[in-house]
Amino acid sequence: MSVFKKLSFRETRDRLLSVIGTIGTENVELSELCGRVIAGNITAAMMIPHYDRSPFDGYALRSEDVAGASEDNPVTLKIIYEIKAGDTAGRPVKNGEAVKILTGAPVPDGADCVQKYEDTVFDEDSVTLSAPLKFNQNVVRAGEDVKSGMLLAENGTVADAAVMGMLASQGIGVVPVFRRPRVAVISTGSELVEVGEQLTGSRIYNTNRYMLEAELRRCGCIPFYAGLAGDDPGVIAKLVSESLDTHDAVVITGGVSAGDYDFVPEAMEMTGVEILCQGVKMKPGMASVYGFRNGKPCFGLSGNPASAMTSFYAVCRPVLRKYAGERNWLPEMIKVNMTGDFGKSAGCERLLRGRMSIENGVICMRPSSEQGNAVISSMAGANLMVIIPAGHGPVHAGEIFDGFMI
Ligand SMILES: Nc1nc2c(c(=O)[nH]1)N[C@H]1C(S)=C(S)[C@@H](COP(=O)(O)OP(=O)(O)OC[C@H]3O[C@@H](n4cnc5c(N)ncnc54)[C@H](O)[C@@H]3O)O[C@H]1N2
Ligand code: MOO
Repeated sequence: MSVFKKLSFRETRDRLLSVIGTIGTENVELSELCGRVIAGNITAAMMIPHYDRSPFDGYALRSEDVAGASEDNPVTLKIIYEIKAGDTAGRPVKNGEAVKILTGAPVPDGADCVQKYEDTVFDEDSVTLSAPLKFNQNVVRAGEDVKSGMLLAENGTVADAAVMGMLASQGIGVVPVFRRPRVAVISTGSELVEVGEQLTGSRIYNTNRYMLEAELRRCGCIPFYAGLAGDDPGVIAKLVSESLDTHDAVVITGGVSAGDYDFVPEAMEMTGVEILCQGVKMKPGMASVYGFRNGKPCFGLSGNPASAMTSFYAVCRPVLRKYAGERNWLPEMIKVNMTGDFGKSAGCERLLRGRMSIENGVICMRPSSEQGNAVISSMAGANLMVIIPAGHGPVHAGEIFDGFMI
């Protein structure tokens, strides 16, 4: 009999979040940065662009020279040289002069505007304009994109293409990131058979291992399968202990409930894991146990695959995200309109899984009736969890609940 008062999944999650620290850091090459969590704030050392730049192929000139230009009064300027992207400007442009300029080239001193070549009449030596230009017209000013000192990537940001582009434009080739948590996955239960082995009697294949490994990868962790531990508390404890020694976190499935062979909480305690929560007021995922050893989280999830995955999304994933250095570890909550019924009521919160659809601009979900704690088929394609409050009766189409993407 557990001495722990069952908490809601939010309370459980928040209790673990209040304890979890942040993993160490390492440096990666910029080309390896996508999806990694940036460690520390990275600011711009230089402006982008770092010089006034022409956005067109055309002519750079002084706007005062063409202030009175018109069809009846065209102004002709002498071309003094040509400048293309990557070149250094020659001498400053004086009155009556222009520089032939190509897209991306620096606007030479003296010139303060650019005219596209198709809006001019030109030959090798001169260019004629029949309309005025404003000061700074068609000039991309230095710092228009990025100012010096600007925050390019905040601590805890998951790097995407834009972050990588901004760092590349600053010439930053090596980037500090948080290490990816190395997470050991342990399956318990003497009924389990590994995929590839012969199934006999009522034994079943180990499915949780693969589902957890997939979701661990999706949230930035590196999964390591530590093996099957049967139902012997000593064997489970040994594997948990070795895994905690050599990894950053451990996820165990099975053996957390009230049965004669449910030894995981006991095994966790035997290894020195301090248990913080046992049992959660949610369905599925009620059977679960959470603790820490030396700052490393140890998650004991149900053997039932859908229960284990629900606990993973609701409790473990935010904790692992914070551990992995992410700035936003909680899922964003959204309002979800139910487009179908779900017949069961629940004494505690129930998390229904399903696929999001957008109907007339509204986020919707049609719950599958197969929401059992061992039903994996209704998880296929599911990208949303909807939270039905404790005490709510059967769900009817048209009701709106909080939900989060998984
Ligand atoms: N007397 C009670 N019995 C049960 C309770 C309860 O409160 N009192 N809770 C039920 C609920 S709810 C759940 S969920 C399960 C949780 O059980 P355990 O976490 O102890 O898990 P097991 O008994 O080991 O396994 C449950 C189920 O899942 C299958 N399993 C286990 N591991 C895997 C795996 N790696 N891949 C696929 N399937 C797996 C296992 O064979 C069992 O069928 O307890 C209820 N009972
Ligand atoms: O409580 Mo079990 O852990 O609901 O499916």
